[in-house]
Amino acid sequence: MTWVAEAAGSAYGVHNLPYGVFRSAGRSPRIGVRVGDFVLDLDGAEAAGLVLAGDALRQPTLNAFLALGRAQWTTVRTRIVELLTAEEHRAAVQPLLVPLDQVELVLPFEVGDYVDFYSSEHHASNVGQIFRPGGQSLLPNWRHLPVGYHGRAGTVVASGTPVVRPMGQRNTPDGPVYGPSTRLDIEAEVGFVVGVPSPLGGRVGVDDFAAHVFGVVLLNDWSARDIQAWEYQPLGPFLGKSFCTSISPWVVPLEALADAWVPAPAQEPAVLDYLRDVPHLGLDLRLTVDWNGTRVSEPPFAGMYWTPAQQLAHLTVNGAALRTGDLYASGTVSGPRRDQVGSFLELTWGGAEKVLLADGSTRTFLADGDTVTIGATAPGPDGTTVGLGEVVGTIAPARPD
Ligand SMILES: O=C(O)/C=C/C(=O)CC(=O)CC(=O)O
Ligand SMILES: [Ca+2]
Ligand SMILES: [Mg+2]
Repeated sequence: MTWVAEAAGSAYGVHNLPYGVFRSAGRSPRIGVRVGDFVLDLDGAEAAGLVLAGDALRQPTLNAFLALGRAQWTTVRTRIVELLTAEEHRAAVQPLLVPLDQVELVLPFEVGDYVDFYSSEHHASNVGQIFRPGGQSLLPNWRHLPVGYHGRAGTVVASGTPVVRPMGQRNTPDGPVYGPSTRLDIEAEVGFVVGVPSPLGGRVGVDDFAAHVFGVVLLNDWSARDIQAWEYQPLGPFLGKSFCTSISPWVVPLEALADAWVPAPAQEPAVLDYLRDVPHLGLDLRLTVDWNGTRVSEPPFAGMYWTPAQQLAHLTVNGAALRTGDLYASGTVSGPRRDQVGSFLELTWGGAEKVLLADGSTRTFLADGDTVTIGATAPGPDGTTVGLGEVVGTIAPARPD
């Protein structure tokens, strides 16, 4: 039991301990770990010799710590639990706790390469029907490999960063026009953060997932559907998605999700050998999507067809190297029901059905000034809950020429 007031019984108790980077009192960014409604200053803790990680915790990003690997991640976590639970450490550690409402949370790691998958069967078939009516809702490759694309790492931003409505080209009955996107959307996703790199020419097998992946964030893959629909064939998403991707500030370590693994959906037809993960497990993460404070959806991550281990194995099967800070996203998380979808494209069925918000206004796609909050929880040990925090973004008006 932790001695930190209010942390016991919270979704951010010592069973969670997500890592982030924060600024407070005018100081430069420092690494911290969340406990209850406090941030434990790990820069200060390592400076004081309370936790030792070869100065990896004394950096402005998590990257050096991410590169240390599973054995050291576990050593540091065990030590932090000890510091927060043993009464003897209280006097030394208490001054390093900063109230959460006094900090600004920044991007927790420098993003290496960013990949986005397309692993929800419900999302893929909904989008197929909306974008390609009359065609096959799932393309023939979909059950054989986790479809994905490389996104733009440099535009991955911290939660809370304003999302400027993109300008771009869309098609109309009178031909293409240039202007602000009129169909701005979200995609509720889960991002996996790579810690340990792999060499060019190497492959990371399905069994090596936990040796390379440190933890998870929530991710909003903002998408301009009008730009996307016009530009995407035959090479896939480009400017309709590269303008901004937001991630949650707290990287939840895999250790905190040990009780959240559940059998993933059976795969038929059987996958090729390099994709066969035994056991075949997904994560029971329960997402929420709030549009200007109205809960519009609760996407269930447990139903994702492709698992994170399969995605990583596929991502590297051609010999592509991994770097510390690489981020790969699950793809939009949509369940079978309309109140479980991870995009407004699906929620409004291509803009055909309006959504009623609590203030009495209606929407199809995002209006300027709208705020979207994606949150999630997972089952923790002994009936506890693990909080994954939130990824938030508010739409700022386009900046026309
Ligand atoms: O099917 C398409 O043409 C497009 C699909 C997407 O927009 C989805 C994408 O970004 C991947 C995902 O989030 O699932
Ligand atoms: Ca996406
Ligand atoms: Mg994006």
